[in-house]
Amino acid sequence: MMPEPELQRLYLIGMPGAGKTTLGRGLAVAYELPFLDLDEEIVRREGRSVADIFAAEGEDYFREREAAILREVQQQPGRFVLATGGGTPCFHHNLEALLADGPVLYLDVPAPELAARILAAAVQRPLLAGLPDREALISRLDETLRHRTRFYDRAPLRCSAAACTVENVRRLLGRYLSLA
Ligand SMILES: Nc1ncnc2c1ncn2[C@@H]1O[C@H](COP(=O)(O)OP(=O)(O)OP(=O)(O)O)[C@@H](O)[C@H]1O
Ligand SMILES: O=C(O)C1=C[C@@H](O)[C@@H](O)[C@H](O)C1
Ligand SMILES: [Mg+2]
Repeated sequence: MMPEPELQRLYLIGMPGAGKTTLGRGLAVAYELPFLDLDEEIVRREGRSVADIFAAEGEDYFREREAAILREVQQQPGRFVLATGGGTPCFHHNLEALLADGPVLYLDVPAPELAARILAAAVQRPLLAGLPDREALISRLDETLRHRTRFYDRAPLRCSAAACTVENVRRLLGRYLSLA
């Protein structure tokens, strides 16, 4: 049997709370690759939090910086696992830039499960701020998912909620890379 081609770059996409950072870190350990998180890259270069960028400059500015920093990261040499921001694939042709550079994995998690995780984690999220209760959060997530599905669905690899484990994704990627 031919050896499986080595994974060079892996991109994780999905809604806020889908588990991109958690799974991305696990996969990076398993493949012995550096782990990068696009939101963290933006925060580092801007010297302020995502919430502060949204509050001070608005979403359009954030999306421009996100697209530019994604391309800067991609121009660096080397292998990595990158967790994108929740909206990354939906703006400025970022999805095409991701698809052209490595396998893209979509973490498909339904809105009620996203809401449960988001409420448990209590992280500040500008696009989900100010929602009165769990039901309002679920409907906002559902609505966002409906808009984003046409982007997320173009990922060649997908895992669903509880099945998004390092072991499952390694199997999926193994098959994908050996067919590439
Ligand atoms: N497979 C899983 N099952 C249950 N909970 C999970 C799973 N993966 C991650 N979580 C939890 O859900 C929350 C969100 O996970 P994580 O931060 O990895 O998501 P994310 O997609 O990176 O979200 P963000 O939009 O904040 O970047 C965390 O509290 C994490 O512990
Ligand atoms: O879903 C989104 O649009 C976002 C998700 C986060 O990862 C951040 O990139 C930002 O809060 C926007
Ligand atoms: Mg994350």
